[in-house]
Amino acid sequence: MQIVKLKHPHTQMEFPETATALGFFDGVHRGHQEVILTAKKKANEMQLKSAVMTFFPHPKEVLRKTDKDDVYYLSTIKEKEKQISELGIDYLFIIEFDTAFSELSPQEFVDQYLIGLNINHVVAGFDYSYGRLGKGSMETLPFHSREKISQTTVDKITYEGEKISSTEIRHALLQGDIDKATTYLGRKYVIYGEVVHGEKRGRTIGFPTANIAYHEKVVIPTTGVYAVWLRVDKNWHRGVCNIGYKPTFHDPSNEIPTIEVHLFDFDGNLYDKEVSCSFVARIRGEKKFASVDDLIAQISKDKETARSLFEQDS
Ligand SMILES: Cc1cc2nc3c(=O)[nH]c(=O)nc-3n(C[C@H](O)[C@H](O)[C@H](O)COP(=O)(O)O)c2cc1C
Ligand SMILES: Nc1ncnc2c1ncn2[C@@H]1O[C@H](COP(=O)(O)OP(=O)(O)O)[C@@H](O)[C@H]1O
Repeated sequence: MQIVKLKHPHTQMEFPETATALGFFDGVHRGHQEVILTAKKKANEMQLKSAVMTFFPHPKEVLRKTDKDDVYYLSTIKEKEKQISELGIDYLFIIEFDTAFSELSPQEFVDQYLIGLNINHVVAGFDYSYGRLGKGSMETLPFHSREKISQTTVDKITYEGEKISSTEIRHALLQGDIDKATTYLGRKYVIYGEVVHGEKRGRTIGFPTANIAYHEKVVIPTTGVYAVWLRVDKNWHRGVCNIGYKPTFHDPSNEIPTIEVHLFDFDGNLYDKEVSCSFVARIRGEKKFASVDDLIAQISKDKETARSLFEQDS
């Protein structure tokens, strides 16, 4: 997949004709996969190259007015690139979403970014919008493109009557509903990061934990204990993960939560490694224990619970 990063105003470049999926695609969930794979199918039928056009950062992040509008992502741009590439797409256009770009009229967007990049067919979800204040839609596209661009609109993808959306997945993770997040994503939720040094207490209580430094703008599942797979050097290991503030040892604080994973059947050094932590199930909430021995006993139980959860997980 060729990645093309464009900043407004972009200089004209030559591209082959494409069938292009348009969207923000945070998390590349099941609804997004449907849109992207429809573009791939259309490209095959029409003998075009397949492409995805996405935007970064999130429009809400650029147009935000207060800290309350902070945007947390299901995937960083690097992960999104990988997730889209795995769907077998030829080109990924990443448009830098800044104020200048946000002020383009729907007509200017279509002229400069759709016709301008040689897009022959557009695929988007039923509620896709483009141009200043999102005034352009799939209904107005034939008008703005002077019917030069054909289009496929993908209907709402639902699960048990609810629209699959990045917002619902964010809520599910913040409520610890891993099953729902997994179903809506069509894969397990993964957090990427580097193993960093913690307080070095884990090894003294018999449960060394790899502390993961994660991207500050990604969605972190609610605090608690989880069964997880950790990918280290291309191998996946089973483990138990704690997300939280370790109340047994610390007073409540406003710090960001730590994510730490104790691996079954592993003995070695993980510091500085790039790892992926893939969430299987939530086991319980984080608690303040009266003694370290009580915490140790509980972690042993958590390991047993996790083992039985892995038996149901392929
Ligand atoms: C499976 C698991 C469950 C945990 N549950 C709790 C908990 O409920 N309460 C708590 O205070 N700490 C909990 N912890 C965090 C431990 O307190 C922490 O791993 C230990 O203090 C070591 O921290 P360190 O890696 O920074 O040295 C848990 C850790 C693991 C691996
Ligand atoms: N089974 C294991 N699971 C997780 N980390 C392990 C394991 N065995 C060894 N380690 C190593 O031990 C480190 C964690 O030990 P710990 O005492 O908890 O230190 P820290 O507080 O720095 O995380 C990990 O970063 C890793 O390098």
